[in-house]
Amino acid sequence: MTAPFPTPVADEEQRLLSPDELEAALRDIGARRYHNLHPFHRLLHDGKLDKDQVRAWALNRYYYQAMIPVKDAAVLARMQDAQLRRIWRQRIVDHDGDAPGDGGIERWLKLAEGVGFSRDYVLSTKGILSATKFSVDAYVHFVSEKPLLEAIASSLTEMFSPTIISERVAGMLKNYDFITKDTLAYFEKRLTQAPRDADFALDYVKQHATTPELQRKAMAALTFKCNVLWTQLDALYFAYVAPGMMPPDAWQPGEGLVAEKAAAAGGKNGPFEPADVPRLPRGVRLRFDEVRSNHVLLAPERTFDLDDNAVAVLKLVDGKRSVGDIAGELAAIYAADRSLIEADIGVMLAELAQKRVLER
Ligand SMILES: O=C(O)c1cc(C(=O)O)c2c(n1)C(=O)C(=O)c1cc(C(=O)O)[nH]c1-2
Repeated sequence: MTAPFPTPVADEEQRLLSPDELEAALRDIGARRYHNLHPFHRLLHDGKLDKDQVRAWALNRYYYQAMIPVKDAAVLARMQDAQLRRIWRQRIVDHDGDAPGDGGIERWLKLAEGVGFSRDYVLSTKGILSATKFSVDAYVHFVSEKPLLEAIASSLTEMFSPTIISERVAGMLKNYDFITKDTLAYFEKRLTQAPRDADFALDYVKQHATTPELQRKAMAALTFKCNVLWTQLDALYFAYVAPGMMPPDAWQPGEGLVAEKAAAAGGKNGPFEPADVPRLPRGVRLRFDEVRSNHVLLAPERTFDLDDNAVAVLKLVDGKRSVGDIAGELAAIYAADRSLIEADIGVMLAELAQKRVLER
């Protein structure tokens, strides 16, 4: 039978913790729940994501960056002590800068531009996952609605951020050829700003959480904030790693990027060249679908319908034949001009590559 009443809280949990014990309990929450433990971060730092997945991270995280000063303005608005406001307002300056072109948001935009985005696309927030927005907005609402102690305690995830930032910067520089030190300049400043902010917030919480209930609320606020960070990565993982279910309005690889033409000249995103050798990525297969009575490309959790031309080409994609070889075979079968076929299938294969069901 289900117990009719909640289990009484053990005496131990109602005991007032010493400031050091409270700090240890807060650190323990981070050790178990901070987003350095999330599989998406492991993949990001270990170089296991492709460029589009890194782009999805940079784009979505922009929303967090853009809303942090809004969050801090909401915290500031609750402070009745001028000295406290004077300290807290530095956080807004850090993110907004003192002039256009300065500050953390600007540096994050540089990061997003560094991985290929157009600034206007990022600023529009159009392709950002709804789940990212819901999580970040929940953080802003939390600090607007809860007592000041809890609002401040929710920022304490920053106690743990210097470690993850060092790991991220080292890992990304080592593992991705498209990431430079300049691209990651955002994080350099955070290495000094975050400990300064976290030290202040931790002292505040240790001083003001003076009852067992307030201490529990401070811990709950930190747990909530860990979840704000965690759910953002869940959403990224679900949309862009596995099962790869991108919501209808979310950013699709290829969207919002600049210099696609310049990149095409470099051969990375543009039409396949005759010498390129197309191949199906791991996990993607060409299959005949009985129900549709046509061939489809089967990717993990996704199916792509194909027209007859695409099927004819993909039947010849074996990771050995080049685009030129494939065009040559098709030109012979259909008695058509080989160079025209090369151009056509170069574009078609590039479109499939953008959907990540083909590689070169
Ligand atoms: O890169 C990260 O993993 C990371 C984590 C956190 C965090 O723990 O909340 C912040 C930041 N970065 C960050 O750059 C930042 O400006 C920031 C502000 C806050 C906050 O709660 O007020 N957290 C974080």
